Amino acid sequence: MLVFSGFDPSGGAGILQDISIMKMFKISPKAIISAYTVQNEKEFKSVEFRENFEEFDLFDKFSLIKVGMANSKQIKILRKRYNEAKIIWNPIIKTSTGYTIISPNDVNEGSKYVDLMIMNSEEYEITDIKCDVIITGGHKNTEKIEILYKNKKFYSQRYEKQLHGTGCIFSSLITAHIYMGYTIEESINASLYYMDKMVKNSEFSVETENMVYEYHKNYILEELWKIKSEINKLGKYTIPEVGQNIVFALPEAENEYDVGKFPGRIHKLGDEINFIHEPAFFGKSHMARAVIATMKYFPWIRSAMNIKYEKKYIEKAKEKGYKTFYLDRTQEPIEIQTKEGHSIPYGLSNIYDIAKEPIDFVWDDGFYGKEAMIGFLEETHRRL
Ligand SMILES: Cc1ncc(CO)c(N)n1
Repeated sequence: MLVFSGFDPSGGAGILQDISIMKMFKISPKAIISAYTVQNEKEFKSVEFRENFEEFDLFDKFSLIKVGMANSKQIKILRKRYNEAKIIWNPIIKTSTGYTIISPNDVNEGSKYVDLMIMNSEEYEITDIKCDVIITGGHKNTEKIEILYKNKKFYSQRYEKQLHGTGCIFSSLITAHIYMGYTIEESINASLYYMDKMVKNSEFSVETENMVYEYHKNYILEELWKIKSEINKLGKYTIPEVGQNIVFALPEAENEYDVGKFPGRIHKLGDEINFIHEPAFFGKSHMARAVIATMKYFPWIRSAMNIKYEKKYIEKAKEKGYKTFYLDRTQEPIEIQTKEGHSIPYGLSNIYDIAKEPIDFVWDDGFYGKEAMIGFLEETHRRL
């Protein structure tokens, strides 16, 4: 795939956003800048279209090209150079800040050389386009946004905000889905779903990172589901009396609700293993707090689990070359001991202050009715 679009230095629109969308779907596009702009979310100062593309020597052919801010002259050049490619064009007549980029006539001219266009309804109405087109926007002030493709209507939630970059992102989503083999109708439905997720939580410009966050969350839950089946295979032997947890934090996690876990912990029930709840981000967890405390020192160490205390496990861990550390809980100040949930972050912080490097394996002997415990801290999970 080739992304052929304008450079917006503020990053809210144009090629920077197009590429982030493609990466979300594990597509690695080639990219050629069609125009340089000087703009931010509030104002648009200038645009300079490129005319010579030495990059054409680098890439033989493309099956699909996504075009953003471009004029008909460039489209013509692109068509001539990549005649077998499917070209999807999201032309910009005026920016959201009111700056004129190209004329409606230029859009008409360029449309002769593309396979599919994506346009908002106001711009579509002042043009005369013959090729397939997805029209977004629909009538103003309706509760839902209407999207039209070949007499088929699609709807999406309207949010009362003026966001920079919505056109680029929607057309990149459509292109990504077509690239992955979906029909145009399926691509519209999928793109509206992702748009809604991103727009809902955005201010000023579309925050594509909101979707990255979604992906992280799904990834973490999937990993925990995989671990669930591993724990089932492993049996009850490593599960402590008070229960076990295995947690995996989001990058930049700040509190235990940013940490994926097994709410209610994992328990022994006779010979069975009882998962109180499927992996989720709610609920409190000592292991989640252990990870949060660790991430303050080593932000890439995002996973932890506790296992039953057995001397042989400690021996084995040392044998295998894990970095181990004994946590002497008798040294805890009384206010830490008596305050629920404080001893783990306290103990770990102390360890990191001393060790000055990550540790894999921490254990304590238990005291005052607390079960002895072993904790693992990992970049990702490691097999027992
Ligand atoms: C580079 C670029 N492409 C597209 C748009 C339309 O939002 C913009 N403002 N800037």
